[in-house]
Amino acid sequence: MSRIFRAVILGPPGSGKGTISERIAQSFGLQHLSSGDFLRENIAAKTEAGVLAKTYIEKGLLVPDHVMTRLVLPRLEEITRHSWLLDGFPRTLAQAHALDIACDLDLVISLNVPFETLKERLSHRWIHPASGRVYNKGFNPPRVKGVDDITGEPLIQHEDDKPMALVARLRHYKDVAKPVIDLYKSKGILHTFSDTETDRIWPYISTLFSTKIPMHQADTHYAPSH
Ligand SMILES: Nc1nc2c(ncn2[C@@H]2O[C@H](COP(=O)(O)OP(=O)(O)O)[C@@H](O)[C@H]2O)c(=O)[nH]1
Ligand SMILES: Nc1ccn([C@@H]2O[C@H](COP(=O)(O)OP(=O)(O)O)[C@@H](O)[C@H]2O)c(=O)n1
Repeated sequence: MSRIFRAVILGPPGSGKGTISERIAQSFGLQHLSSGDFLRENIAAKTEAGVLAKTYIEKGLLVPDHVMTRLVLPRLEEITRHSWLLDGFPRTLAQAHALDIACDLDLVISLNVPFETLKERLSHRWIHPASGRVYNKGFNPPRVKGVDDITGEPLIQHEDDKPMALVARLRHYKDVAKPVIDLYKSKGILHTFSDTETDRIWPYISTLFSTKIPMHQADTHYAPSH
């Protein structure tokens, strides 16, 4: 069996982590693990962590480290045979230290997207809650306005993508992320990508992963349809 490859994707809300993670997962056969999805599953199931987390997310705040760590680390430990890409965790230095104790990362990618672009994108982000499929008015609109392409079910907007929560969320992100980025830089595993468009960042990320993951592990290559 080939060695497990472990990667993390960092970037502010709306920077395209979910979009790029899906492309990486499809192209290179990594499992996409989203801490935001773990949170939403827990909120929907009304677990203790979910009920607590909801009160923070609604205010545009980060969920406390001990709650996030307890939610995410056991999920990682379950995956012993599959390479993965973690999206949305770690957000804070304390989460990064906890992850460091749990496993060795091979690669960290960081997305650097201007503030105005983030605001614009998030206010137009619509989600199919059951699958996590993400749409955007201009970038990847659903075929029929307001409904999921596959199931025909209605799309919703995250509470935390609505304007009030949005600005607080983006402001807070920067302060908390800096030490996390610095940590991975000092370990020599950080690669940063800056642009306003996912389609312009993607070729560089694809090339980077191609050099790190042996070809026989990679699946078919993702080709954007637009
Ligand atoms: N206009 C535009 N929208 C994008 C681009 N990349 C991603 N998006 C959209 O921006 C929103 C945020 O992207 P997402 O991948 O959810 O970001 P995350 O919060 O970092 O996981 C979604 O609605 C995406 O469809 C892009 O290059 N241009
Ligand atoms: N490590 C994490 C991940 C998510 N969260 C919370 O969960 C929300 C949704 O996370 P997400 O990763 O799906 O979305 P974005 O913030 O990337 O758009 C965040 O805005 C935070 O409030 C957190 O507090 N700590």
